[in-house]
Amino acid sequence: MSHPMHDDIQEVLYTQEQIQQRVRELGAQLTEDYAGRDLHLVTILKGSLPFLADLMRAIDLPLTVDLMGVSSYAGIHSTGEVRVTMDLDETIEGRHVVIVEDIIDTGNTLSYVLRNLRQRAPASVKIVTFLDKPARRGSPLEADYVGFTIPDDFVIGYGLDWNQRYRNLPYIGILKRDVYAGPL
Ligand SMILES: O=P(O)(O)OC[C@H]1O[C@H](OP(=O)(O)OP(=O)(O)O)[C@H](O)[C@@H]1O
Ligand code: HPA
Repeated sequence: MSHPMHDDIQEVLYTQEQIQQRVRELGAQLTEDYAGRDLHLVTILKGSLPFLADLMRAIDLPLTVDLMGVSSYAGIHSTGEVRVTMDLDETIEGRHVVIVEDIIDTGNTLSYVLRNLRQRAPASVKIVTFLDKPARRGSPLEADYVGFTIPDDFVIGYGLDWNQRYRNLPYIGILKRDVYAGPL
């Protein structure tokens, strides 16, 4: 029997297996690059939670994790106004920070987060994003580690939402236009 949640998907972009494979590769790369350093993962809630959970277990190093709540989307639109809903628990001063993001789209969220974190004097800051959608970038912003580069479609699943829903889809899919555009 089909399920309404899956019926809202136009196309599956990455299956659960493809996601797991790519996350393992990213974890191996970070393990190599951060060997000998204390790695501190700063995760941007809420969309990045599944990615964090998988990525941290793919990194074979001692590491620490903190969470920062940041939100700026209403439906499929970036409001351009970035809201901090929860601050970090620990100081990042003098630490080697890797920001863990699910997607970079316009770049508004991460530009804000980078400015915010750099003021706290970390030893270094790098970015890992599972998805990169360069077509909509407002200002130049590049991640140091990218899972997949995707076309200009609104995607959901593996943490990514539309109006807080679909985060629990185990794959990444393109949301059908009529779900968010409504009846014409
Ligand atoms: O590059 P941008 O255009 O800023 O888009 C990327 C951001 O948008 C989403 O967050 P959202 O504001 O939807 O919050 P959420 O993670 O809680 O869903 C996503 O998780 C990224 O943080
Ligand atoms: O394509 C997207 N899907 C879900 N959330 C997002 N936030 C920015 N872009 C997206």
